[in-house]
Amino acid sequence: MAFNYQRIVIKIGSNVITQENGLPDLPRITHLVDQIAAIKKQGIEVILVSSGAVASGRSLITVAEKSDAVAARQVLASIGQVKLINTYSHLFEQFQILCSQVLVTREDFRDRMHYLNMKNCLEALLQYEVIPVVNENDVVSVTELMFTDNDELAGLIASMLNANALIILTNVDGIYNGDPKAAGSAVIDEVSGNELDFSSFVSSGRSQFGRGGMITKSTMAQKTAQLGISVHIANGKRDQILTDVLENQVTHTRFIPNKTASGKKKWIAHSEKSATGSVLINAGAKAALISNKATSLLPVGIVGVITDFKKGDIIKLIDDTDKLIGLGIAEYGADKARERVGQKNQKALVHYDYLYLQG
Ligand SMILES: Nc1ncnc2c1ncn2[C@@H]1O[C@H](COP(=O)(O)OP(=O)(O)O)[C@@H](O)[C@H]1O
Ligand SMILES: N[C@@H](CCC(=O)OP(=O)(O)O)C(=O)O
Repeated sequence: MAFNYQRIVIKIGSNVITQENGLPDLPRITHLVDQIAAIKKQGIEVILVSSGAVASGRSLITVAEKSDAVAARQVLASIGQVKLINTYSHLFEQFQILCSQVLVTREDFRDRMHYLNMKNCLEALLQYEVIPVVNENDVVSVTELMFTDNDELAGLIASMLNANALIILTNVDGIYNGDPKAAGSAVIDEVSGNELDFSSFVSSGRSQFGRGGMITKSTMAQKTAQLGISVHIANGKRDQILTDVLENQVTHTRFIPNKTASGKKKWIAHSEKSATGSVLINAGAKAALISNKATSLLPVGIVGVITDFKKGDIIKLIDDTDKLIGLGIAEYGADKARERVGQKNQKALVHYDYLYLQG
């Protein structure tokens, strides 16, 4: 393998597994499952984020989508998800692989208990060699509760599980530097950093059954790569696409992961909503942190733990006026932090490299 990944999240867009007439494309799903099984057999952990519930529902029932679009989507997804997961379950079974269904909402990433429950469950499923098949819970995710699309969901799952890579399969070869159908347009092979403004060449148009479009994919990919996760956007309609992407043998767009601490800091800056715990810091710690010196948050500057967290979680640093001073990744959990509150010569709770201070 050209890329030496241990854990990958694969996102399959609705269009990849849906024929033009709206019916599920069973041969395509079968071919993708064959590849995922082969990847898994090599010892790589795979989490699948699959769209397609609504499209599958359309193949089973006709609903009046115009009169109540929300109810129609709920009905289609509720019916279609059963068919989708049954198809995956049956296909993975041929390889003696178990898959599981994980349906989530945006709220699950905001609520600390939900977030931790979901993370723990996914980690446990991976330990049991199961392939989690994740989709948005379209029955309860309505209007403002919805993810922008499943690309956003896949990015959040990849970050939560600290995956090495996220592979997004769509119905074009990658991100083009213009209209994908225009003669002069070409696929952008690599994107590094987060300076590129996609809105100048990516149109807001979506494919027939897609939701977010390429702009949300690009922005999410950039953010995810800043966390140190490689993001590949490739054409899921092409045969052998997953194996070819992993061998780096096919034209597609790759977002180069940012491995530097500053990249991590930028990502932390966007993560206030994912912050699970919080600690109260004293005036001395606040002064030290906002000084120009590179300072980590030490237990001596912590007054108390406000809300619990685990090692690796993003936590909020709050001052005595309830102001958010910064965000950072906890080096250890809330229990240890409590034991060390106010103590000198203890390991930093948040290392400077993983600390983002509010401007
Ligand atoms: N510059 C661009 N490069 C690639 N695709 C683009 C670009 N601008 C717009 N698109 C559109 O984005 C679509 C893919 O996004 P989307 O419809 O959300 O797919 P999916 O269902 O896979 O999530 C493509 O089919 C294409 O029509
Ligand atoms: N949860 C929806 C998918 C919505 C969605 O984001 O679709 P897509 O843009 O194809 O990834 C479904 O399963 O139909």
